[in-house]
Amino acid sequence: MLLNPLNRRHRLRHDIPVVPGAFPLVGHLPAIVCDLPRLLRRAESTLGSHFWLDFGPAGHLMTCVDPDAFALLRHKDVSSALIEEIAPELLGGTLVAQDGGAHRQARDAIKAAFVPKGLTQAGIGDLFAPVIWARVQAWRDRGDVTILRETGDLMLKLIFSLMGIPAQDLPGWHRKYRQLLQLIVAPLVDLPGLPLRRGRAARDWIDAQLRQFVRDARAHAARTGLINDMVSAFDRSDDALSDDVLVANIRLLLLGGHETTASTMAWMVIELARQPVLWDALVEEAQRVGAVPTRHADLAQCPVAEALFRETLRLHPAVTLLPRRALQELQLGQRRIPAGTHLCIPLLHFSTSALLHEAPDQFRLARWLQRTEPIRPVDMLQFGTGPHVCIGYHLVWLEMVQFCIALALTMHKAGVRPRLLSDVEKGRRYYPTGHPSMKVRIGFS
Ligand code: HEM
Repeated sequence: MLLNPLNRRHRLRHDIPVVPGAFPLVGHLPAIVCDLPRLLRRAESTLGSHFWLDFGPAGHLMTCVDPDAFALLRHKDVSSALIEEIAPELLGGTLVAQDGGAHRQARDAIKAAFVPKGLTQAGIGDLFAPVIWARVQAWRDRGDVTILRETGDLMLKLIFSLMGIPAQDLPGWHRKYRQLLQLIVAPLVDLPGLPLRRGRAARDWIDAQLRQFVRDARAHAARTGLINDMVSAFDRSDDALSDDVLVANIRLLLLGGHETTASTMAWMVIELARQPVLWDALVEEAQRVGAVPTRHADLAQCPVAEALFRETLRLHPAVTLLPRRALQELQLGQRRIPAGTHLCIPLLHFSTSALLHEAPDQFRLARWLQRTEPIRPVDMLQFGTGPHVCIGYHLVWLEMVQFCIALALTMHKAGVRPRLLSDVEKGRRYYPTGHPSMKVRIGFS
């Protein structure tokens, strides 16, 4: 594991152990980025359920692997403002980093478009289906693809069409977003060619484009698309929100709707390629339904595709950690946590915890197909919970099922199936988002 062998000293902060092995400046980030599951397991087995991790420029976060920590996301004395301090350039002024009334005001301007009714009324399923068909047919014709690059471009195209933005230079946007994400882990050294400088330039480029989209939306108010709805909702609200806030939240939606979903979709294809029984079950379902569903009400006809989406995300959560700050002293498991403590809630750990799942490391569609009770917050913890629970959950569900069915119908008709052409363990990442290596290739033969 990428830990500093010279740092073995046992240290305590507020009576809670600090994980040894931090490097100067970057702390435990190399191990967090490349080997988070092992780092968390090792820390739990040697130090117990509460320990400090050093996030380099973002400082120390008290990490708790006791499943009780998940409830902190609903706790009234826990704040999201720490997110803005960790990534001011990327997430400053966005709703994900706000609490209380300010958060509600911004969320209310957006959320209606993302619930099943809003998605159906706006015809999002009909908008997405042809884009997804075209992409999987291109994969069939090409015979093999670099999967994360492809799903990244596809997701960007979908989110752009949802927002009502003309889709130009998608690979360029994809590149800018990857550079932007680096702002979360970039050391605070602002020199040409280094991640901080590149990330800031990417953010300025993205914001300039978004400002233009907002101006266009105001000039052509009759157009449809989420940006138009957001601009009208923001302009209508009593406490008018500034364009900076609007642009920051559009940037958040594009980012939230792109990186995470691209990673989940890529993992889904990887799992289908390495487990032929999954592919066979999906093909059988796709042939039975015969067409890509376009409305939420139709998703119930695709339980295998839904189970694939849920189980892929359980084993490969795209958002692995959530930062928070304790506003008051809190009880967490067996410990009192002082007010002001910076907290890390390790979604990834709970997602594969034996306390919450039977045989947690096994990919089992049956855990979803055979369940009789409704989905609980803990079953979709990869989307968070509480006031900040992911706005995009229903959208992701729709697009993942559409994608699975389109892929299975297209490839089966051509007499081919996905095959893994690379080592997937090499180069996978866990932070700032979890994703497979950019180099993983999938063949269709
Ligand atoms: C597999 C895909 C996705 C995953 C795993 C995911 C995960 C999450 C998580 C864990 C949070 C909670 C953050 C927190 O509590 O601090 C969140 C929030 C959010 N997500 Fe997603 N997300 C996904 C897709 C999307 C999509 C498609 C969109 C929109 C197009 C989106 C938009 C948002 C927004 C706006 C928030 C902030 C909500 C708030 O603060 O009230 N996400 N997401």
